[in-house]
Amino acid sequence: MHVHQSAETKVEKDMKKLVLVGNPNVGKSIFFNYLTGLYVEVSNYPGTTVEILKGRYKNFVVYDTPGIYGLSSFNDEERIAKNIIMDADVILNVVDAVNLERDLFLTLQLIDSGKPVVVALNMMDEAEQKKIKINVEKLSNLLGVTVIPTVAVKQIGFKEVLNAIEKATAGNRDKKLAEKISLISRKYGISDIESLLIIEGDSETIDKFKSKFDGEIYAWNEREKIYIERRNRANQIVSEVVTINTAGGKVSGLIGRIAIHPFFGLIFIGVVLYLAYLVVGKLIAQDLVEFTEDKLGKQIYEYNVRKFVANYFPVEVNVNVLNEDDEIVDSRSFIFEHGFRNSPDVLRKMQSFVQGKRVEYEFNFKNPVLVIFFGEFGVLTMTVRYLLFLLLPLVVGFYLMLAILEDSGYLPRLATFVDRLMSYIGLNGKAVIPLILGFGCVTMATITTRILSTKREKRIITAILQITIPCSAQLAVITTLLMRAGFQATLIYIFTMFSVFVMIGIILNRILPGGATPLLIDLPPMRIPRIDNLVRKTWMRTFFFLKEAGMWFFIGAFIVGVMQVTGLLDKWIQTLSPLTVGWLQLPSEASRAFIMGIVRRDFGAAGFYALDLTPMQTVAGLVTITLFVPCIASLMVMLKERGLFEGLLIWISSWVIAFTIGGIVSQILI
Ligand SMILES: Nc1nc2c(ncn2[C@@H]2O[C@H](COP(=O)(O)OP(=O)(O)OP(=O)(O)O)[C@@H](O)[C@H]2O)c(=O)[nH]1
Ligand SMILES: [Mg+2]
Repeated sequence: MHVHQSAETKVEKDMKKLVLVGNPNVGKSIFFNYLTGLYVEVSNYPGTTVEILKGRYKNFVVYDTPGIYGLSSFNDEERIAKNIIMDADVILNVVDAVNLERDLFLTLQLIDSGKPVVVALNMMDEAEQKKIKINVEKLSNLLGVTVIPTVAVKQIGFKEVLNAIEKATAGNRDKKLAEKISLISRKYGISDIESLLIIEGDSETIDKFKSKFDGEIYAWNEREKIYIERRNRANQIVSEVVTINTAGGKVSGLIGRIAIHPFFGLIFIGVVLYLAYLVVGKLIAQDLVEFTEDKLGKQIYEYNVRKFVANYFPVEVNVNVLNEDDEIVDSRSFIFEHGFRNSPDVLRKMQSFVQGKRVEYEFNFKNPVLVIFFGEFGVLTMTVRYLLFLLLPLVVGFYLMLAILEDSGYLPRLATFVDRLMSYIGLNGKAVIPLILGFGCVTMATITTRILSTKREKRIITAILQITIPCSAQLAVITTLLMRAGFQATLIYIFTMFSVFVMIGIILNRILPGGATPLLIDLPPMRIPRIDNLVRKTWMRTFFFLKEAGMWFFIGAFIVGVMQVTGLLDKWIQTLSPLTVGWLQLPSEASRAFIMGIVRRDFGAAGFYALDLTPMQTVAGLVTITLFVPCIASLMVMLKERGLFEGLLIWISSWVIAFTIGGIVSQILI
């Protein structure tokens, strides 16, 4: 998802177009990464790639496409993929050897289009494990194109694929169909693939040429007949080239079946959640973060940065003496009119005061610019601490866990398992995939809503995602704060968030016309995730997180800093105080968290980190900030995906819902 399509350059216009085409989840993106040296995401669920991605290989422009089952315009992925396939000079059709019968339909259709095709018969390792034998030579003869057995994850067969691409040829087309195609192509001067699509009744292509051909164009539609014949031919070919000695794939098969079993499936979810809690909630959020945030971030990083600045500039230092339980038992302040360097007397006094005591320093700089950069909320102090020492370890933990889920093949099974439940909120099980991805990054998940087939489903899930699902960075802070607030607080928080989630779903399901669509999803085999892919994916996502979040954090902190030194912050805090103090019953400083939260919710949640809240205040505050506006990046993506009106409507709803629900929770609890 991190390579984006850009406008075609002049040079590229003259280059040949190599398009990767195949059913979902067959390994196309691995081929793309290998050919172009770029990185696009690879996961074990159908619908990982949702847009066209572009790169280069030798004298080819290479395109990765979303997985499709056929060339038509039934849904977004197909429309997107079809448009680029129309322009292809060479097609590299990636086929799953284990599901040859399913995948050959598309292969035959591509061959019928008359384009040069190379077939990569991928997943040969799994076919072998399942004792599936394929006569590759015979398959190649029947199709009339080069077929190369490959194992993409091990780059087996890739050299041969590269060679074949250079020499790709058109294959054996269905004779009768080819005649009709050439008739239409010649008569109207359109391409073979356009003629094919017209004959197959593709609505988009028909709309495009309708005015030119009058009503005649509809008479050509033979979709049903062609599809049936092609299906039969695929089956015929498979019966000739494939022999199976059944059995095999025992353990992964068993786990796969447990995951969708009505009873054991539930236990399975429980186990997955508990493991996730142990790793992220306990190990990382409590133990690791305590060390990185407090020790590395506060005591080492921030202290040294401020001390360095204090060498040269006027500063007042408050020294708090702490007892074993970190409570303040004594405190004294030292004023350095000209910085540490030029006030050796005061420095000596301070040093002798702290001797042998457990202490904590507060630096109050006089210069407003220094306050903005090195003060309590400083751009170079607090922001860096939150980003690197609080969020980074947590985010890496979440991303890694998510990557394991994605690559194991569990997500499509979870989709099957929750299908019935999801229908109550007007969705089918597939919607669980963007939802789970939302716990990583709501922005990314909003793009993934494209794997849902109807606009209605996309609307519902986008609203739920943007309003109720906390992203990894935010979840990170929430987990840490809830661990502090205790078990009861955690339960109340989860219950409240879940209720809002269900309520939004039920309401939207009621008011939007239409209903849930049936679940159509292929269950890929369960696989042990590959370490190299896990590391690569986590690293790429972390890198983009730091880049994205970093920028907004610095901007946010700068704005808050300026507001602070100009006195605007205090005014704002006062103005908001009926809302925060009266209605939400939080300390007035909580307003600052909301201001930071407009920029990024996780930043806002982190703002609570510094406040001294009771467990129930924590719940009320966290509920409010979770439901509060999504981060600016995800707002942008939502506006792009859902349009200005719908996007803004969701955004504004999140304000209203956040303060209403947060207030209700607070009135009940506190
Ligand atoms: N065992 C095995 N796994 C493979 C092979 N090729 C791909 N995979 C796995 O198949 C899954 C799908 O790979 P992707 O490259 O994301 O597939 P894709 O065709 O781009 O999928 P979509 O973008 O969803 O259409 C990943 O979990 C890969 O690790 C192979 O040859 N052998
Ligand atoms: Mg892909």
